[in-house]
Amino acid sequence: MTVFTGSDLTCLRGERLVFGDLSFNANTGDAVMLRGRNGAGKSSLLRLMAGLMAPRRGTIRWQGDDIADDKIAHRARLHYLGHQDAIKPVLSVRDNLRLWAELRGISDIDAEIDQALRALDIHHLGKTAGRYLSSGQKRRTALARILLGQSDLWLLDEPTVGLDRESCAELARLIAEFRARGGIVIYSTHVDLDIAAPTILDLDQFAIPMMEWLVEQDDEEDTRESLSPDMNQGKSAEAAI
Ligand SMILES: Nc1ncnc2c1ncn2[C@@H]1O[C@H](COP(=O)(O)OP(=O)(O)OP(=O)(O)O)[C@@H](O)[C@H]1O
Repeated sequence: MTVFTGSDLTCLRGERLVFGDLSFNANTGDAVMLRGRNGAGKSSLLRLMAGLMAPRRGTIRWQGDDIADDKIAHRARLHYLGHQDAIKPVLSVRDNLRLWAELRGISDIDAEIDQALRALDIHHLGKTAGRYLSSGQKRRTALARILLGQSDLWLLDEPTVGLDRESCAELARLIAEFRARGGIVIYSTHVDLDIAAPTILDLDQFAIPMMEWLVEQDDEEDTRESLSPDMNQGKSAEAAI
C-alpha cells in the first residue's frame, strides 16, 4: 500500500481557486519536490498535507486512513516547516528547541537538542536569544526542530530561504539520512537542492480557471437536482418498508 496519498484535491483560498484535480503518492524513502510559479499553491498544498487546512474536495490518506479522521495522530507523525520560522525572540535557541521538544513529548530532551544543534552547526548559539539571530541562523534553528523526536514525514516549505551554500548542502545530507531511515520528504523550493531522484509535482499543471470551475459546480448542482426526485422516492420506499 502507498503510504501517503492525495486524490482529486481541489484547494480554495478565500475566493480563489488555487488548484484542482491534483493527486500525489509517496512511499517510504521518497522525496517529492513541489514546483510551480509564485501563487501556484505549493504552500497551500503543504498546509493541506499537514492537516492545517482542509481541501475543498478530495482526500489525503496515510496508510489508507483519511488524515482528517485523526488529526492528532497525523500531526504527531510529521514535522511541518512553514515560511515563518516561529522562533520566540525572548527565548534562547536551546529553549526554543526545548519548548518544541516538550510539546512533542520527547523524553531525552537535552541529548536530542545537542544532537540537533550540532547537525545544524548552531551549537555555539545555544544560549543566544532568538531576537539576536540572523535570518539564516533563525532558519537553521527552525530546521533543527525537524530533527527532534521520531517522525515519518517532513513537509518543508522553501527550507533553503536564508541558508548559505554550506547549510543547503547540510540540509540535503539530513534529508538523505531521513529518507534512508524510511522517511518521506515533500518540499518546495525555488533553488536547486541536491536531492537524489525526487519525484516532481508541478503545480502549474493543476491550475483551473475560475470560470471553468464555476461551470463545473453548476453542472454538479444540476445533476444533484435532477437526481433528487429519484433519491426521495428511494427514501420513501425505505420508510414504507
Ligand atoms: N490566507 C490566505 N487567504 C486567501 N488567499 C490566500 C491565502 N494564502 C494564500 N492565498 C492565495 O492562494 C494562492 C496560492 O498561494 P500559495 O502561497 O499556496 O502559493 P505558492 O505556490 O506557495 O507561492 P510562492 O511560490 O509565491 O511561495 C495565491 O493566489 C495566494 O494569493
